[in-house]
Amino acid sequence: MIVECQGVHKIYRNNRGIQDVTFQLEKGRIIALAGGNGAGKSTLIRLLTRQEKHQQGKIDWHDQKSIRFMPDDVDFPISLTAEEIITYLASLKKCTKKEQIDVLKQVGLYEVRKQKVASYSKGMRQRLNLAQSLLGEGKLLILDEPTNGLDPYWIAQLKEIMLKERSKGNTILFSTHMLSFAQQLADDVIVMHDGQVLFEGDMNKILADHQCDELEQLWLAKIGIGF
Ligand SMILES: Nc1ncnc2c1ncn2[C@@H]1O[C@H](COP(=O)(O)OP(=O)(O)OP(=O)(O)O)[C@@H](O)[C@H]1O
Repeated sequence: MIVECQGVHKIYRNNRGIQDVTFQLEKGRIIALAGGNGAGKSTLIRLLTRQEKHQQGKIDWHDQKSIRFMPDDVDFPISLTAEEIITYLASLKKCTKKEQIDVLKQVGLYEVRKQKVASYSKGMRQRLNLAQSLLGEGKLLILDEPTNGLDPYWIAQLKEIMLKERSKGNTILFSTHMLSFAQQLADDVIVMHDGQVLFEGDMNKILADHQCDELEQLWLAKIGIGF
């Protein structure tokens, strides 16, 4: 196990946030943090990446404390090129030139690495964001809404990248509101709704236990708009 969250609360001044969140992240798995808008996914990710502190409950790190992270939105300096940004971030993470080239190739930006970010489309900026998260040694990779702005080809490539990370023994936690994407890819799932965990655990077991073929159907049924 990598991390265990028990009864975690983070409530903002407007009384929104997350409450009583309990789950474990197991090593070497792909875990989808799924749910609709405002479910609490980004709040939970901010706690796991230590951008914010929880008010109650426990977050116990058992294994790897070093995290690689793809935020849901990054404002890269638009006057710099992808190569300059990756070179700078790689120097902070002590990565080799080969690793820098490799991440740019993985996200399809190697050929355009000398172009300024100002000339990049939304999807290209998102791929640069993905590239920076792939740099470094962290065994836990956290991706906040990684499919945002990606076309179907790059969503398929993103899947391959996550599977490759898992094959290296790494653990991947990604947030999404695309439940079919979560179902296709994840070994485990944490489904949140209205700031709480609706259900969580092994994807196949959850579907089998509920005699359900589709995670989306199960989610709709659980939040009370099922058929
Ligand atoms: N900084 C904040 N101040 C006040 N309320 C917040 C803050 N951040 C999140 N919230 C509230 O906490 C709840 C969970 O929001 P969060 O952004 O974590 O959801 P999400 O699942 O990531 O949603 P989305 O898919 O729409 O991005 C929402 O009700 C939101 O309004």
